[in-house]
Amino acid sequence: MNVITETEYKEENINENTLVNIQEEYKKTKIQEVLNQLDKELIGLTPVKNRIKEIAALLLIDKLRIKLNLPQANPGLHMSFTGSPGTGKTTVATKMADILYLLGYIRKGHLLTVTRDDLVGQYIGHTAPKTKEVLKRAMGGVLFIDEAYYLYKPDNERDYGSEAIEILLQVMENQRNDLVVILAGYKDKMERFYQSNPGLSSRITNHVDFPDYTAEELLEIGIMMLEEQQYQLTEEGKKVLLEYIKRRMTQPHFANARSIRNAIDRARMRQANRIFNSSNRVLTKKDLVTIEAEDILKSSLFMDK
Ligand SMILES: Nc1ncnc2c1ncn2[C@@H]1O[C@H](COP(=O)(O)OP(=O)(O)OP(=O)(O)O)[C@@H](O)[C@H]1O
Repeated sequence: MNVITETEYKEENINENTLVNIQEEYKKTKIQEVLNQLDKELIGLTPVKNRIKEIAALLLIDKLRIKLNLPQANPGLHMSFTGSPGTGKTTVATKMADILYLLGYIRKGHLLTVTRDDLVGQYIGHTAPKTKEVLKRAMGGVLFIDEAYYLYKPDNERDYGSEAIEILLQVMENQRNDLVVILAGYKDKMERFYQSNPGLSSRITNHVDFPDYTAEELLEIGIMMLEEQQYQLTEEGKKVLLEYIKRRMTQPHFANARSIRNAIDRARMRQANRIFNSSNRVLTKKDLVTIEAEDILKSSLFMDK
């Protein structure tokens, strides 16, 4: 039995007893580091993290199969990320781009995020050049199309979005070795979009659904965001932030973790203001890093009570 090493994948050396050291191959790719980062940087999202691990495992095995000259299904790598705004789709897409790059599926590994306005022109003749320019920039990486369903406007016969979809389809089919497309947006809207565009749907191999966060997960996310910026929330502050989150979740334009990031930014501003206005004394480091309950309670969400 011969164990195939890094360099010796010559056809004559391969027989059915050939061993591939999967651990070694895995280590070489450094994928584990990306998966660890994903685990560390993102609170919750267990089903998403598991899906990404599964996809990574499948892609690794496919690469090994190629090395052993085994037929490979080559299902294509285009993906669909569904979920509400602020549930981590863009963040996970960046990690997916890293994984695809480390495995050698894409040359450059960058992520280009676009929406309808980047692809579709307002006048006749403007859409094709716009879409092609974006595709050119995305080549060798991942093209992330946020709220992809806005590309398709069934009520408007003369909408240029369908022109962009046609070009996209061709590239997704013909240049799939050089570009991975991730279509993202709300789950129900994406499903309707796929029903109206079966050509696109059939080219998507992996669907990943991002659940909304619970209030407790959002609190954890908020605390982590503060810690990343060397701030600390008092125990009373944590209670108030949880209450803030519960109220914010019922408000219009709630965007999961993004709304929390915005709330944290405003709390930091109020903290700075509080310190500034009260200061004719010497400040300690603790003063500078502590966010108090009142920095959150001054939000307009608490004003009516
Ligand atoms: N699970 C999480 N843990 C920590 N931070 C998170 C988590 N999910 C999202 N975030 C943070 O929330 C912000 C929004 O996330 P992201 O942009 O990835 O969401 P999205 O689903 O792509 O939203 P949209 O589609 O509206 O752009 C980012 O700052 C990200 O770091």
